[in-house]
Amino acid sequence: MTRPLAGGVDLLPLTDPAAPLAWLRGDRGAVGIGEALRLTFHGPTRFRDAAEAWRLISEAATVDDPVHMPGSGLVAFGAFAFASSSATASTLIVPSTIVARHRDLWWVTRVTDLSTDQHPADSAADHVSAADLPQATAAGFWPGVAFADLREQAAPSVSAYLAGVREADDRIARGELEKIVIARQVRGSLDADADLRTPIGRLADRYLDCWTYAVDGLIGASPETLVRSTGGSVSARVLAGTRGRHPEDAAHDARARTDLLTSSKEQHEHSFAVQSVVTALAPHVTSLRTSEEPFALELPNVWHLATDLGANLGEAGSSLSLVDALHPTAAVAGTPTAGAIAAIDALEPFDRGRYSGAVGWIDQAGDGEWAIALRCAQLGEADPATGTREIIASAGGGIVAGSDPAGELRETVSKFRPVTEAFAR
Ligand SMILES: C=C(O[C@H]1C=CC=C(C(=O)O)[C@@H]1O)C(=O)O
Repeated sequence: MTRPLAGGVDLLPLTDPAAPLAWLRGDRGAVGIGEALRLTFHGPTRFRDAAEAWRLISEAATVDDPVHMPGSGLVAFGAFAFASSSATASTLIVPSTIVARHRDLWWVTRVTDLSTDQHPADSAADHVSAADLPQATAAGFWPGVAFADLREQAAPSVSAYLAGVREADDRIARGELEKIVIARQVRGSLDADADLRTPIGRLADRYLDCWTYAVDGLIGASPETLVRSTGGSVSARVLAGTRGRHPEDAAHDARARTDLLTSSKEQHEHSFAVQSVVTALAPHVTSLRTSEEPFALELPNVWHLATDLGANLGEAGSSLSLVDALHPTAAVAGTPTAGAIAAIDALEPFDRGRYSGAVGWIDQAGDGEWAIALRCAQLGEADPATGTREIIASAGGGIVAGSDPAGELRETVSKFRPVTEAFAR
């Protein structure tokens, strides 16, 4: 049951400090409170299985939704693993309560199992007020996380990364592949009782052109829209090609931007990513159009080469079936796709988990917004004795002919910044 919420409310203080569910961007977003349903998926059919499970759930649900906005009514938040072989579960979570905002419009959705639960007491009301919402709580304990191995060249994770980049360079020089995205991880630990809304709030306040998300312990702020599908209109933002920002030195920063826009290596790297999205999306849409030239997207930590795509949905597919068609793009895997996935498997000494997978939400109509899970960290299970949780952040970059391992390493440090700064003390 969805009802408009009279008056506004700050979303983040409503969600659980230890298990937050959030999807935020500027004056739009949603938070979840409690879990009504959790579905998990594994393997190569994880997206297709999730799309089908969600279609069946949506068909069977009774939805009372006078708000009629994308994201009102029944909604699931999702986080999907990058690799078909990943041990990490891909998950869809339907919160018990969702509080959402689209500019000046707020609404509340309550999800109940009508076979066992009562109708919500306020179902006859035509709106709810902030007093009817779950209790917002003030920001709590934030001890901070210090991630290890961030830039020490001698650290084992750094030398493994550099060896992977060199091998990727060699494979590209031998003509086996054109582009491979190689990533690395840094680790930290988080004390029990930490209030995760602190780093989420910092990400949302700082990364205004990004999707700030928290789903099942995956927390980040991604600038890359894998696909957005609402009311028959489809869009995506493809990113590949990066330069670190130098906000303390305007001339240096402007040079970095120009250098990015005029580098044939970066343009080449970018074109693989755009091509992969166009090829995967084309069979499912009509009137596919792209911004004419890549533009420089300015984020607090980096410049990216960016291309925006728009199209009309050409079939009765959901946003999750489009994710199934698109993942993995060459922004996170490489070109050609199958060879790049095999190379990542061979050259990265870890399971990526949900990093560079898909994170977002889907509603009853199948509309949804899905970002590539970048600039993120994944929390592990709490240690039963201490309550401490391991946290792993990941970042990578596209390797093409002419990539320099030291430069790629510097780029990962810039890409870690959103997470390392948001999780700092
Ligand atoms: C793989 C990542 O970024 C991708 C998105 C934008 C730019 C990228 C690049 O320049 O390499 C990557 O393709 C990451 O942030 O971990």
